[in-house]
Amino acid sequence: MSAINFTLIKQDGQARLGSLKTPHGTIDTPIFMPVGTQATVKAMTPDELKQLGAQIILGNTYHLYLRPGHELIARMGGLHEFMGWNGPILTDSGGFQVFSLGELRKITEEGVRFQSHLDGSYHMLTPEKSIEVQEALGSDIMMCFDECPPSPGDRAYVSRSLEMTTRWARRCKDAQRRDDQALFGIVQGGIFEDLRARSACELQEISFDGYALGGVSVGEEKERMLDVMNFTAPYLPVDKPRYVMGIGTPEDLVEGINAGFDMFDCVMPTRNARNGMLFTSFGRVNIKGAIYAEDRGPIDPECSCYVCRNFSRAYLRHLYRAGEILASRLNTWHNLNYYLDLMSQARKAISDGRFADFRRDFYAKRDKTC
Ligand SMILES: CNc1nc2cc3c(=O)[nH]c(N)nc3c(CCN)c2[nH]1
Ligand SMILES: [Zn+2]
Repeated sequence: MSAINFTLIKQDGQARLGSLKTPHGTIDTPIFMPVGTQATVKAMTPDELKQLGAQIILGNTYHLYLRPGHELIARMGGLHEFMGWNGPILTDSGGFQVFSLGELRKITEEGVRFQSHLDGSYHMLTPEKSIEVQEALGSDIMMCFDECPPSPGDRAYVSRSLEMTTRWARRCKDAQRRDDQALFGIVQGGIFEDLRARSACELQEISFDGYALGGVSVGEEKERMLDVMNFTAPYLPVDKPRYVMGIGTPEDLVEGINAGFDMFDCVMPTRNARNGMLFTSFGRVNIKGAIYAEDRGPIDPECSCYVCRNFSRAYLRHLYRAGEILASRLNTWHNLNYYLDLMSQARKAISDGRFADFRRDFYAKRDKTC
């Protein structure tokens, strides 16, 4: 009996419209998951996330294990109660973050020994430890502890790495103690279709509640990433959720849906917002630009969000240049609204059987200054 239940409602080409029932609520797919690494989606309150239509957010095992500690969060009632978010939460397993943040890592069959990027203290993350932390956090969906091989990894290394990721996935499933959390396997295999197929097949032999595509958006060429998404999806079960990790730009999301994926997460809308890079229906707006100094218009004339209805580009440029906290908040609000609204439009298009038109119109509008 799984803690989640995925229903495939409709398919339009490879694009899928689905519904994912979790212990903390039901998610419409395709879905974008705002990243809340340290128990907060930066600059947004949980209530604002709900107003924006966020249905599920992402937390990070690596960060929360290091600070404030998973036992403290468990004593505070778990991650949902600790951060005041009562919707679904997916937690990443820490493997990727150890490599992108930890220092002096040493990887062995047992797990990964690393130094904390916070204070240099030594730690060991193993499949069992990752599951222990994610169970203490109480997320609705846990991710298996995996190795995301360096890109572009050589074939021999990537092959050995995926075999260890499969052995770690088996250990993660054996380490599960709670029955109210789902566990997703993570497909690795680099840019090699046969290795991706092997990884997908090995994980399905163990059987998971959903399957993620890992090892992409790690510096490879865009074309390579699109290829990997398109040739891996057919090896994944039709009746389980499919999640591409760390994706991506609005274009990547449209291509990921077109390839048959259901779930996406990326720091881009939130991180870029704090750097003044705003997403719009016609492309990107760098709000720092002098051309916006006296621009009375909204970020995006096609956007109906609170920010576009109430503030000018001139004002947002001023806030950013003045280093005001409100700059991060308003820019994040707009960017998240853009990503979440894009997903909502995509779901409607699939439901109406016109995803191909949606995808064509999406590109037709891009790169038009406004
Ligand atoms: C930004 N690009 C990116 N690629 C990823 C690959 C993995 C990956 O291969 N494994 C895991 N566990 N996480 C990944 C993440 C973090 C997702 N929040 C990635 N992010
Ligand atoms: Zn807006």
